[in-house]
Amino acid sequence: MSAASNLLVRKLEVDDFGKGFLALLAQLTTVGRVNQDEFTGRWWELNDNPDYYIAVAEDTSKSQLLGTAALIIERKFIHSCGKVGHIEDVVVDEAARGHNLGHRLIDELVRVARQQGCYKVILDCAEHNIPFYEKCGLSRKEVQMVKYLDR
Ligand SMILES: CC(=O)SCCNC(=O)CCNC(=O)[C@H](O)C(C)(C)COP(=O)(O)OP(=O)(O)OC[C@H]1O[C@@H](n2cnc3c(N)ncnc32)[C@H](O)[C@@H]1OP(=O)(O)O
Repeated sequence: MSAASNLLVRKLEVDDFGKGFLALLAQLTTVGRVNQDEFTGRWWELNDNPDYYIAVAEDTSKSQLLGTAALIIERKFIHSCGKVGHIEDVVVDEAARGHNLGHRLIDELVRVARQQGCYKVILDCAEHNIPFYEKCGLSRKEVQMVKYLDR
């Protein structure tokens, strides 16, 4: 697949349920069962929250999403009540990888984080994705730790 000529990078819209948003996320991790009403409810929660911005890349000639990445803004007391942008859930459709879409999505999140007054953006990733994020201008720092919580 070549790079889509009609590519639009924009904010997630409520009708993106029908444009393959969840199928895209399923290429990243387990999505589980999410019906249209559940998607719509969550979309309204996030859309009303200025600390969430989900970017998508759409091939407008096919009304099909080819990539997504999320920015969550953390409001802190330190750094003079500063804000930190957390980048999460970055994925490009397998058939569309290698055409700079991932880079464009990260650039869009960095633009929004800067506009919202964040003093840095951070993320956790696998070792094999380090070169990609370095190409996007990020650099390696510290380690990730996790504790899974049984429900
Ligand atoms: C915070 C998180 O969500 S981490 C999870 C990241 N997501 C995944 O692992 C899901 C599966 N992988 C993917 O969806 C994609 O491979 C992504 C998102 C990692 C990269 O998206 P792509 O659109 O293929 O990357 P893109 O084409 O924008 O690459 C930008 C640059 O990084 C380089 N690059 C991309 N992936 C890699 C890699 N694995 N190793 C080395 N270089 C890489 C590209 O060659 C390109 O370099 P160039 O500017 O010199 O040409």
